[in-house]
Amino acid sequence: MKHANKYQRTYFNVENAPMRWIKKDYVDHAPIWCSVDLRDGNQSLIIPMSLEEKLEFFKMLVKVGFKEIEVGFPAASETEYEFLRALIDQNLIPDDVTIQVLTQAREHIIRKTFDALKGAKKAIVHLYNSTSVAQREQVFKKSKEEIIQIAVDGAKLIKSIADETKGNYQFEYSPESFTQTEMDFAADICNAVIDVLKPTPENKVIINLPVTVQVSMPHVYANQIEYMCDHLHERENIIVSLHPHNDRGCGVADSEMGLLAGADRIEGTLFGNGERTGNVDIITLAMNMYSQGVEPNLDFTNIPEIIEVYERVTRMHVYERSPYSGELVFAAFSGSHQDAIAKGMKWREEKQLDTWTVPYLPVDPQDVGRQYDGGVIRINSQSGKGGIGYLLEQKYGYDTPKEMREDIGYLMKGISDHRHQELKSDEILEIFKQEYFNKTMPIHMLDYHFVRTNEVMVTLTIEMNGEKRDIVGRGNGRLDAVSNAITSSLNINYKDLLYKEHALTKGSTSQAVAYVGIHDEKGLMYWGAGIHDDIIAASVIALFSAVNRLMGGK
Ligand SMILES: CC(=O)SCCNC(=O)CCNC(=O)[C@H](O)C(C)(C)COP(=O)(O)OP(=O)(O)OC[C@H]1O[C@@H](n2cnc3c(N)ncnc32)[C@H](O)[C@@H]1OP(=O)(O)O
Ligand SMILES: CC(C)C(=O)C(=O)O
Repeated sequence: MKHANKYQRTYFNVENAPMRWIKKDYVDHAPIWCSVDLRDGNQSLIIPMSLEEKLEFFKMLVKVGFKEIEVGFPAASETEYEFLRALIDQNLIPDDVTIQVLTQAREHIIRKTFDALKGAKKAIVHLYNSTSVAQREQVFKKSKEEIIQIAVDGAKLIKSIADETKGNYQFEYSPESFTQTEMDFAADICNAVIDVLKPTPENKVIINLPVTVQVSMPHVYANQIEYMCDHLHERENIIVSLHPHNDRGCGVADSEMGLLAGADRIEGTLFGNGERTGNVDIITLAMNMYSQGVEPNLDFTNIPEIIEVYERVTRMHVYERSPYSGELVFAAFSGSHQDAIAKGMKWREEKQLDTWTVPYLPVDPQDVGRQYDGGVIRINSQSGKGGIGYLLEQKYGYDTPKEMREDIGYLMKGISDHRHQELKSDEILEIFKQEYFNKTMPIHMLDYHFVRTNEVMVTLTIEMNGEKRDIVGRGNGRLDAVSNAITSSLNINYKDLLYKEHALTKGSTSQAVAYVGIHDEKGLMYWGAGIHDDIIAASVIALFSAVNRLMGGK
């Protein structure tokens, strides 16, 4: 990277900034949220949304709980204009929702905007002009005074049309490219606009301070917001709003620090759609608050449903690792993560905790409409026994012995490694059953009969190498008697029989499952499993499965 010196440091930090915000740990209350999906989000799409698509998106935003929605730039196109008319004429705006429209500080555009707003019960009219050094010099080729004049003229015009038409309007002003503007000039231009718009406690003016292009670090933005909060006229009648973009990937950090520094409102979009790298992702912001115990006043309990609408109407894709919403953000493939999650979930269940403390999962996936089954613990060659055991237990009810989980773990990850594929949960169940259950080769156990005196005696009918025969054994218990019959009559050597059984609670049955583990002479462990209505039958089948596996059979 030879050319770093061609980039000037274009941030405008505040000298001797008081930085009061730095002592705060978290955002302790929800800001006023304004969705700009239908304007900033829409203006950056390859194919902007159609009228019907915007209507569907609007309804979704209302359902999520937005009370302020920037619905478009009515002077931009017929679709934008007609969409606003449809909202008003078809009475589609709930009483507790305020629509917002954007306009440049140009007379014909302002007039067209008010034209489009006729009949609206209330609306926020959002006026902007660019204030940065680069835009003043290169785009507008105007002095600071002339740039202030554009804003003041625009403010005067929106105020006079609003007064004339007696509409229920609130005003918003954005010094576009605010963060690339000298702070004293940004305050001057905003104050000139405030002096024209004359905010009142009943009708506050929104001063929106955008990170139009992100060029500095979040603490610089926080200092800038703090400066503006300290220098704006009539601060008590001003709503300080943030509108961060994400060029440096710091949209969320900018927003959070800006809120700590005194802002009241956030403009952003779902999934961070918007110009270039996007606007700040409101889902992340809201869920960050939620995950620290703060009610965000937006409802993201069904993110998959929101994704479905969003991807369809915008033709965009939600990135797999997008915070809280991406398909993989609650998925753990790696063994140690899975193990910790499985233990954390168990801990929570056992202790009946109301609070969320599960390692590796910053929030409960169910809170955003994700299921544990199949979504959290996913199996590939990086997985471990903890996760695989948890999945078999949680999804299918097989509470395998701790010692057996290692065997199952290595089996599954080996298969995944060779196939070079993730194993889906139904495949895992299939492999588990095929590998451990009902092994009948080389010894096929056909029948058994117990007699109990002071000890247990068993007679087993088996088929081996095409030959049927009876074998007999004695022991303290029934499984012990069967095991003795196998070792003494068939001359098969193994030791240290491990055993576990439980009722199968998942699925259709009231069956029992048994797991039996045996060690061969070299100390290698072989596991078998059996399912049956009768627990004794399940354990006998499990033992024969283990023995058959030890003998290399099927
Ligand atoms: C950061 C943001 O996202 S801001 C929002 C941006 N969104 C959009 O631009 C989407 C909608 N825009 C449009 O459809 C069109 O740009 C329109 C209809 C608004 C205007 O179109 P046009 O007049 O054809 O062209 P254009 O936008 O290029 O206008 C450029 C002129 O407006 C001036 N201008 C641009 N922004 C502003 C502003 N906010 N206030 C006043 N004048 C402005 C420019 O200096 C330029 O002036 P010049 O003609 O003297 O050189
Ligand atoms: C109009 C303004 C707020 C804007 O979209 C931006 O600066 O990004």
